[in-house]
Amino acid sequence: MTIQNELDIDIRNLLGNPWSVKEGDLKNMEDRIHQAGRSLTELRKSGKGPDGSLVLFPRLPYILEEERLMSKEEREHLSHVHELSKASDILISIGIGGSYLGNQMLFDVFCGPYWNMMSREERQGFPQVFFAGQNMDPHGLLQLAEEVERQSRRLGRKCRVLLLVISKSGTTIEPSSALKALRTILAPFADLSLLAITDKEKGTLRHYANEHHLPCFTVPDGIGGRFSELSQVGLVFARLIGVDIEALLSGARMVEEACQSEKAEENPALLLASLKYAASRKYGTAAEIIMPYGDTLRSFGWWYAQLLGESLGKKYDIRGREIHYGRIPVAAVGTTDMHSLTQEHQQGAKNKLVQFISVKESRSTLSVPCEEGGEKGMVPMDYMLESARKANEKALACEGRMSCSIHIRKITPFHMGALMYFFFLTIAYEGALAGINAYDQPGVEDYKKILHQDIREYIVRNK
Ligand SMILES: O=P(O)(O)OC[C@H]1O[C@](O)(CO)[C@@H](O)[C@@H]1O
Repeated sequence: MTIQNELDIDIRNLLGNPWSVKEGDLKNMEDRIHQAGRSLTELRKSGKGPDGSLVLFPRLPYILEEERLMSKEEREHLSHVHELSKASDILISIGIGGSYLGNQMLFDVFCGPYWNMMSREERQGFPQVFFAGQNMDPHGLLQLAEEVERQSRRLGRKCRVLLLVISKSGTTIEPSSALKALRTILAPFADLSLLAITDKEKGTLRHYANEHHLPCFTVPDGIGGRFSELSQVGLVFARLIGVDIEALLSGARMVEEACQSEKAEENPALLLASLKYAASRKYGTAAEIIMPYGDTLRSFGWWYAQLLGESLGKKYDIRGREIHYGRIPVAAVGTTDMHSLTQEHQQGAKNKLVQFISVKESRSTLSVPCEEGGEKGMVPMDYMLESARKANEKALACEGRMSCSIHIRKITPFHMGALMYFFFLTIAYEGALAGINAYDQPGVEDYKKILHQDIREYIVRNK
């Protein structure tokens, strides 16, 4: 199947083989599939999820026209927010989970690993970019502070650092600790300015922002962290690093418009979700390996792992019955992990499917001399990258292992918006098929309670 030849979905190794989901399985699921399709149609109309709470991710492709997702003032602010980053030497994006993973992905895809080593002119006036708050580990913060200090010495003045703090709840302990720590340890050699993205009224970050009159964007109601990359969370960051947000959103729009039918054969997202659901329910698929090919897309796997893990990993269905649904998300990257994980995918427990992602158009002309079976010649490395992916796919099929492939035509903001949004939809449809609430994450509250209690006890003990 294809969505306008920009995003192709190849399901040949997921459907219609003796070792994969069968046409008959889809036939038997027809009512369920239709119902899942209908529930998304309803959700699109009502903006309400299975438990009645707001779920507005299908409006994200239209966010720049949707007052309830982004106010006029915010739109105006967004249109010139890049001036803040251009006036800074360093941008530090502070957040975790959905307030981090998508931005790391955009940075890796569009800036790349050598961004911070480039000159300011080469970065077209945009600042160096670092991430913090995605771990509690203090060593990373101290190393970051050392780097900021080095930059100040090089510049012969205090570094201008923009701290972008993102937290939907405004209470998450990792980013709030990172913010407090960085404000203290950077102060001797940095001029700090702050920009926050958080809930419109709840949470300590919002109160802090109000108290200190900080510029602030809102994470709209009805947009969960893992669905937030096409909201203010990702769009503000994208503008701060010079990524075209209109293109991101128009890719998402293309997918939203192509995936509305309640019939799987007319809706690639519903079809893929149905196949993955059948693979999980009927064929014991307990894990999904997300495996983009090429380093550029490496962190896409981490972003997708949260989307899949938090959305589908649920103890109860929406009627309160214990079902323990979900698949273990495994972020991998080709060809790197063909030399570490593929052995297990190929011959280990038959409990997984591999979700490949590749890019159709060559991105470079770099070729290397090869000699195979006595034949010598120049071979483009892009060709070899795709050839390795196909070899992996074929070898898995020969061993009766399921996989599916998504090919985007190019790596552009348009295609990344399309790809992210396509996965939003497959996850939403699969949640509906499984009869679970794909939009909450009650499980993470358990460890948070234990953690906060322990920290409280530490404070009491050390008073
Ligand atoms: O944006 P926040 O509220 O800081 O949350 C960060 C992440 O933490 C979680 O709540 C899980 O702990 C994720 O769902 C979320 O993406």
